[in-house]
Amino acid sequence: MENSCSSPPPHIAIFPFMSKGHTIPMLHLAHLLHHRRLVSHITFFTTSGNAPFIRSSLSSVAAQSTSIVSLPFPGNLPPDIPAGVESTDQLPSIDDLFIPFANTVVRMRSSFTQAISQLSPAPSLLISDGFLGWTQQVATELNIPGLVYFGMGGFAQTVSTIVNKHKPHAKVPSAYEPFAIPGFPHLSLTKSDLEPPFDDPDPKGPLWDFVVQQGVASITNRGFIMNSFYDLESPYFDYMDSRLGINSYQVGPLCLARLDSGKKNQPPSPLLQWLDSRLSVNHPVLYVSFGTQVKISLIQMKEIAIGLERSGLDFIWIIRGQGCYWDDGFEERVGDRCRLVKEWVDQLEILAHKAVHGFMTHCGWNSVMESMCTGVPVLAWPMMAEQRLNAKFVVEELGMGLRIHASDGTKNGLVKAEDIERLTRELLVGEKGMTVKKKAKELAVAARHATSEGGSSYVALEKMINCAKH
Ligand SMILES: O=c1ccn([C@@H]2O[C@H](COP(=O)(O)OP(=O)(O)O[C@H]3O[C@H](CO)[C@@H](O)[C@H](O)[C@H]3O)[C@@H](O)[C@H]2O)c(=O)[nH]1
Repeated sequence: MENSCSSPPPHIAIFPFMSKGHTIPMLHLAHLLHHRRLVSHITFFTTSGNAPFIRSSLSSVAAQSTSIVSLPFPGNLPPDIPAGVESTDQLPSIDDLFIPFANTVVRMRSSFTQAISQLSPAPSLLISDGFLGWTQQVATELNIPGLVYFGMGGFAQTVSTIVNKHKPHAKVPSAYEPFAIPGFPHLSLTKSDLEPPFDDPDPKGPLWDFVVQQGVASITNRGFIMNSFYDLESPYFDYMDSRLGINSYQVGPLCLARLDSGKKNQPPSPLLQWLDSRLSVNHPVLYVSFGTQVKISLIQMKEIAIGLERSGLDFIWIIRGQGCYWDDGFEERVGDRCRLVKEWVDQLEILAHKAVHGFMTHCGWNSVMESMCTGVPVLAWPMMAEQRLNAKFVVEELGMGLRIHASDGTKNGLVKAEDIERLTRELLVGEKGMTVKKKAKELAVAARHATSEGGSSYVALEKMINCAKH
């Protein structure tokens, strides 16, 4: 594929936030830009602790014309952030330590300013994460155009902005009473669909302050990059553009760049071999994973174990970084019916395997995109951040999944084994499962269409890069 613009492709800089869920889509974007020859060179900014992950994730094509600038992670860490922790997935507690971590990252401003000023040739564009709004201020000072990457989808981004702006939740007294969303009469939310402090009509505190500071800093840029495609969330992108004044480039799903490149000439991993064995006996497999940040309580882990065992179905369960608490005989009883995995896995590769028929997920936006692109329906079990909005979108608007709720109907209550067993069976071998699977497959086709030559995301990517030239 050729760069269709008359001027030579630019050198661009990318600075992802130090979190796997924010870095991975930026790596996919880098791959895509190289593959389409829309850039001549990419400089990634990161910290020394994150550089190896970025280096090892770049495909051979992208690696040839990519440099990595490793900035030192600031010293004098706040108490409770262990030395050497430079990524949110390594934090002992995301709830307690996200803000101290993110505010520590802000202290990289002078080393970043110095490093980007010294790049030769100077980049014609900086793409950085919405949590690094201060980098956009640096870009403005240096006359470098900037674009901000927000990891959220259009639905979550638009709906949460409307809620913050119009405060429709101020009128409802309880957490479970519905309120309407201005501009979207078919939609209603409850405060329990939002996380603190965003569920409070008068939000305050360190997280709110951080979001406002970085949001304001991000406004100095030329627009947002969205990991989504126009047709998937068109009413929300239209609203963003016409009513919120936010210019956005919908260039995703970015994971398709990685899915298409695949892993060449590598022997299948033991996990893929096991999936092959499940496929050969026609056993549908549920993939269970809750992203990179969520920590599940021991008591909840036990309920999941019982539910999955009783479902009688096959499953892969990622338990990395989790305490495990289940009956002594659990692992023996489930035996070859499952794989309990304590390491980092290639999630996309697993989802793309034909034996995988469902994904029990926390609805991190990357997991949603990856499930959609591989045509795998979800069991939506949101836990933090904007995940409840993603779950609502995926289940109620897209119809590509079933929702898991706490068994007592509360926001953060326990999901009992019987519900896990029932929903696992419903998704993998039930009638509702057939319906949502069909929808997931249709969406996979639509996503592929958007990213193919002439599709909306294909065109938007070129426009996005052109914005660096004007
Ligand atoms: O063993 C693993 C675990 C994860 N992944 C990948 O890691 C990413 C995880 O991203 P996501 O599913 O979005 O989960 P989180 O990392 O938990 O996501 C954070 O960032 C997202 C994007 O902003 C938000 O939507 C979420 O709410 C927030 O928790 C995905 O690409 C996965 O494929 C792997 O490849 N292997």
